[in-house]
Amino acid sequence: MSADDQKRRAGEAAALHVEPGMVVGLGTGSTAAWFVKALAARDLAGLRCVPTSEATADLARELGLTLSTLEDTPRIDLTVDGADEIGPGLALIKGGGAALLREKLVWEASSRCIVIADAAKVVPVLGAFPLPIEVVAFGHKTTGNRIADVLIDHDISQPARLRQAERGVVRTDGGNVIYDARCLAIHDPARLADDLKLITGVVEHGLFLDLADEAIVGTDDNGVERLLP
Ligand SMILES: O=C(CO)[C@H](O)[C@H](O)COP(=O)(O)O
Repeated sequence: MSADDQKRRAGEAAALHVEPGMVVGLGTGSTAAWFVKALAARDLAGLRCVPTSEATADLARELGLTLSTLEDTPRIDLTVDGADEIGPGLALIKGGGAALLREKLVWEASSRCIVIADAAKVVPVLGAFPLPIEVVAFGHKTTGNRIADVLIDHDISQPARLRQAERGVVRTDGGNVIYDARCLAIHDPARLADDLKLITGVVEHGLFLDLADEAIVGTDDNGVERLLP
């Protein structure tokens, strides 16, 4: 079974947790897109959805879902979103799709969060996937140097790299840039999260700790596995 099939199954299983009248946070990425499609197909009455990116907003709108914002619906019943890595205790790395800031704002406003993924995302230690760090564009190289100092303090020798795409430096929906830190293994995610947040110019990082209530992971045998923290 392909990773995309596993993502689809996870997204479809998560959509069954949504009830009519709920306010639902919509994640970003290919797995979250499967959830959005499955949710739209359920055609639930009174549903309002808060998207975590312009890309997800476009998809949800196309599929006829009713959109809202954190300003209009500050209490979200359930958020469903993908992840780049799922570690012990459902500690996550997110932000591969550059939406980490809006994602974290929506997750933190949610009563319940379900992370959905293909099986390869479940890892024994976080860090093989480069950790995204969102940085204010103004003076970002200086901020990048400060990030490198913090990484060294965490035994991570490679400086974080400014994310580039074919068309140049990647900008987030909020106009910021992303530095990706090749950590290889993050031994103390909570301390790293705290240290990164202390750097002026760092807007957010992709460590999502103590936020996921449940993971739904697509498995090879056509099913899904439920993981708890
Ligand atoms: O954090 C994210 C976007 O910022 C995504 O959820 C993460 O990158 C996983 O993406 P995909 O479902 O495409 O594998």
